[in-house]
Amino acid sequence: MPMAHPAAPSLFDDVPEPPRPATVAPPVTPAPARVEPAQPSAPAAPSVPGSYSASSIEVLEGLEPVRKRPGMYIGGTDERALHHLFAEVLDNAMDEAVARHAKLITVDLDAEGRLSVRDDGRGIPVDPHPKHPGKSALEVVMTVLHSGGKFSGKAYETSGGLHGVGVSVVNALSERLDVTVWRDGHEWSQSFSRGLPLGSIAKGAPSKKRGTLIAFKPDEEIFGTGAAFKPARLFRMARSKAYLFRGVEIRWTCSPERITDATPAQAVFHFPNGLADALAERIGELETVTPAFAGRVERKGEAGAVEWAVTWSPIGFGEADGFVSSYCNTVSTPDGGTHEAGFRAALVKGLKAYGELTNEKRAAQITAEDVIANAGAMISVFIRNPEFQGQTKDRLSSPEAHRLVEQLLRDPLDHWLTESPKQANSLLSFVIERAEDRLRRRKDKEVQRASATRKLRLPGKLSDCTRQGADGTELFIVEGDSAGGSAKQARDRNTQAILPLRGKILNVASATADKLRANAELSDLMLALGVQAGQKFNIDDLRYERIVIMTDADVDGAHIAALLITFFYRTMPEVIRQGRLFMALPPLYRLSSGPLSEYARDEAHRDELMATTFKGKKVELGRFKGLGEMMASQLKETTMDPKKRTLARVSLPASEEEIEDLVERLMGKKADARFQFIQENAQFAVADLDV
Ligand SMILES: Nc1ncnc2c1ncn2[C@@H]1O[C@H](COP(=O)(O)OP(=O)(O)OP(=O)(O)O)[C@@H](O)[C@H]1O
Ligand SMILES: [Mg+2]
Ligand SMILES: [Mg+2]
Repeated sequence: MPMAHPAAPSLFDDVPEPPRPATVAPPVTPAPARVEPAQPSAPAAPSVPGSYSASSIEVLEGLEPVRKRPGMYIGGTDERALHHLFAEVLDNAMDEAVARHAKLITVDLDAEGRLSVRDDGRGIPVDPHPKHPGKSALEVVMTVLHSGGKFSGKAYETSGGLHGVGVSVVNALSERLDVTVWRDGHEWSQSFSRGLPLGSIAKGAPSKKRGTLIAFKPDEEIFGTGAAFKPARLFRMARSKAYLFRGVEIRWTCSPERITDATPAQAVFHFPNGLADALAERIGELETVTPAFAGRVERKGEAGAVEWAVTWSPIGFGEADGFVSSYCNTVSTPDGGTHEAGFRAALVKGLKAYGELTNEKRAAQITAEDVIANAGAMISVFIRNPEFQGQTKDRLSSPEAHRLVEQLLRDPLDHWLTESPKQANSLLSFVIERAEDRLRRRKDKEVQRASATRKLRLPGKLSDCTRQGADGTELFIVEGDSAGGSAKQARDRNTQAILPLRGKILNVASATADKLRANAELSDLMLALGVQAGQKFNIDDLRYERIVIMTDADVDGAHIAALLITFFYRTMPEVIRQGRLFMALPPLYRLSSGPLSEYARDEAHRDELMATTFKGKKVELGRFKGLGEMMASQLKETTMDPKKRTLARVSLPASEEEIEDLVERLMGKKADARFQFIQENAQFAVADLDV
């Protein structure tokens, strides 16, 4: 923790200390060892600088530990920690309100960044404290850790305060803090700086008022130069407090000079419908599955109450699918805890019971997660002696809260569900859908895991798509590495995978099975496809929905395409039969005239365009020598983008003889004959467009 004056800790000592040697610790030592004169009875420990002995063990007095280690009390020295100071002071005022002693709390941030919180409660006691002679209770509360009126439950029934630490910590970390108390017929005041009283308590003019005013400015030595309260954050904190107790009105004012955003300079918070109002405000216009389920129940005969408001949104709540805001004794618990757990348990049990009642068997599979995932929920409990984790109270750990919430919610929930079957049923089916989603996702995950192990064996040169599962995916088998590079840039990563094949692949028609297996290009192709050849071939293993052969529109390209088609026909004809093998149809020509430009698949198409679109114009004609020559954007636009391209589906002729003829032609020794087939086939297939 950065402290600007490491040499000033003794400022906070409660008890006067014997004077210390001034020269012991050089100011640069981070934790100066305090060396007291050796006691006659103690063994004389030599205190060589840097040695570790009894003299190294310090005992921090009074509020000194707070300044030395603020993290322990307010969770750090950042902006969140800074605003926690406000929470502490506001919590105390709120405790007075919840105990029905205060009705009005005012919060003000002035131009100098000084924050004031005032309530009209009983006022911090000002009479001399029996155990601290010469000090008022007020001074004790402000300067002694673990002093307070909330330990026994006599002065407060259910309070957010419980450690007796909060306001003394605020005092320790404030450059200046002024307390004014109105009680016992007078005004009283005392001021402090960095936790030390600047004088003793002063009795002021007679007054009939009641209450406490705490005005303070956080210490820049602790929070850093320029650290200041953010009006927007204070505003939100004050407003959310008011939602938590209907019996309080909180008035907010802020010096306009401090405001840099849309935060109002003045506002009054009073919410007679409590959390129901808060939830309504939070969800705004959002469409919900049911009207909010909200209410408040008090425990009979004992202190303890639960208030809640919850609804469900099919599209989530803004940035999150769901949210749960929870509070205990008006203290916000962002990390949840036992009250939240009880709330979930109540909801899931209630819904399951309702499912049983209405004979909806699928309700048995719902979990708390399904119920809460798309819920917007607020839950506030009031209990005696709450247990929190740490002074910032981010998480509630009282086991009692779990039971209390679960018990008190049971009847109202049953009522709410049975009273309006229509909304109960829509909620139940909504939650069942979540459960089924979850189960499906789990299954998908298992499949994914299985394919992930297979993925380890994918060929290195495959640029796979990111989508899991075959649905909607395509493998482009591309001729050559340079075309592969353009294709990689032109693809939709999500659904399109690219596998470049180097050079000529083996002529499969004449190769033996062993030779096939040994061919690196083909075995890479098999790995990428995820299938095995021959008997073990299973179409369900195919990792892509479509396989697209993309070669140059020239003789070599045609040859490679022919070899690939033969390969598929020989090793996995099912792929062709099911219509999952395609040929890309990259253009051969680009025609342009001024801003006008078009691509032509072949000569005929080119001539057609010359006679129509470009008729009478001076045309610039370009011929693509290969895919690698096209810019990625051109390749995308003309050949790969599913919205714009044309693919030719490879299909088998109907009869045996024709198939034989096809293979014969594909394997034919004359390249020209093969090329002709491809062109014919391509043209034929255009009728079988797959756009
Ligand atoms: N606004 C107030 N009105 C009346 N009494 C107050 C007020 N603020 C503080 N006190 C008294 O001062 C005591 C100490 O307050 P402090 O915030 O240090 O501890 P706490 O509220 O008891 O516990 P926690 O450390 O959890 O906040 C309280 O217990 C209460 O008796
Ligand atoms: Mg407190
Ligand atoms: Mg205290």
